[in-house]
Amino acid sequence: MTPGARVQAAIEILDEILEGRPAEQALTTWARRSRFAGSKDRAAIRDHVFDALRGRRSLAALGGAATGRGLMIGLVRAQGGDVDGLFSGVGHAPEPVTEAERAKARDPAPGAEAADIPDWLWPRFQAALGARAEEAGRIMQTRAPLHLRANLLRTDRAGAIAALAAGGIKAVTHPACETALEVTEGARQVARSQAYLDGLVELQDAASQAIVARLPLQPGARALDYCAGGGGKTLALAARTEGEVLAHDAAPQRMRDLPERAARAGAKVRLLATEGLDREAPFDLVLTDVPCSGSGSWRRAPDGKWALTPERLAELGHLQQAILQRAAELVAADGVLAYATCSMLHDENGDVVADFLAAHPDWRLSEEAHWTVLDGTDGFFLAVLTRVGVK
Ligand SMILES: C[S@@+](CC[C@H](N)C(=O)[O-])C[C@H]1O[C@@H](n2cnc3c(N)ncnc32)[C@H](O)[C@@H]1O
Repeated sequence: MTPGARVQAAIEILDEILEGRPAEQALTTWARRSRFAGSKDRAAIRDHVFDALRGRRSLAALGGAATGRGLMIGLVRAQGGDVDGLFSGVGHAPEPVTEAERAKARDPAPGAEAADIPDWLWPRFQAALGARAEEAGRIMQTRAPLHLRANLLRTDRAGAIAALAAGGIKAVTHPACETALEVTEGARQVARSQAYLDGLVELQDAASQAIVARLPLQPGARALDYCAGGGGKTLALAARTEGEVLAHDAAPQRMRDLPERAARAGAKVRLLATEGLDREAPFDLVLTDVPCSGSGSWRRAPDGKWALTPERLAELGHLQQAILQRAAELVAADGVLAYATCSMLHDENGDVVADFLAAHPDWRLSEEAHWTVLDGTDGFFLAVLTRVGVK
């Protein structure tokens, strides 16, 4: 496909997404009906679509319309590309930009529009990121870095870097924690590399790793990952305890790949159904990596930024509170309850913890940490809670 034809394909996919179709679904459907597209075409089109979605608001201003075509005109302009060369109308390229379209194009207004944050969310975003809110918003217009966790059950960080290098992948250490690596070359090869297939590295954001690294864990501790999902943190926990970790999720199908991932990583993980929780309790540590807005990882899943509403945020707050309360019942008297989100918003972080502590005077906050996109990671939050009187 020509570069112009790729832009036209991205326009069509974006129009479907703007009508409400999930991004992944729109991309897959397009790929199925476009067998002529090779893997490089599909990758380039995917990049266009995600770049446009991250900057949906500012690019609509720059491109003169909140349509697939407007976003792509805006994107090419923002990236300093040749708009008239790509919008040539030749072959499968989009039609040339009209005078009317040119007249509507303008620079995004400073603040929420330039930062690509919905207006209702902007005060909350500012409350969380302070004077650097616009800078953080602009970082979120760009692609997220690819981070790996060196699996200490199989190797160390230097060993992981060397094994990746043998497969043509360049990675450097990331300061977030002792296991974190950032891939600087060959990102698309990682999932096929021997280092990955042998379980030496896992795909995991550096701050997500740092959360697990910060947990107070004694060797041999009995740990439960209460919201295990795909098991990214379960595996990191197992690498730290070097013992068995129990994994639970209200939607157990989300953990379906976990046994295979654990085998590859050499980690001892046992899946636990909801009915078995009380039988297995108490635990020395219960981690609740709760469902949230995902505001810390909107670079990877940008539709979430535009789909979030005040009502959904409030609903999430209730769910987060309910999970924390239930998980607290499973913690041993001298154990630890850890609350984590991949959000940067106070509503889902400090506010939830404060409400929990107000309703549970027997618990106290023993440690709190947060990471934002300004740290070169996804945004994450961690609160470590212990019972009053426990060191
Ligand atoms: C943020 S994701 C977990 C990501 C995972 N810990 C990781 O690192 O890959 C949140 C998970 O919580 C689960 N969940 C939702 N409601 C829950 C509940 N009431 N109890 C336990 N898990 C729940 C969801 O199914 C989802 O898999």
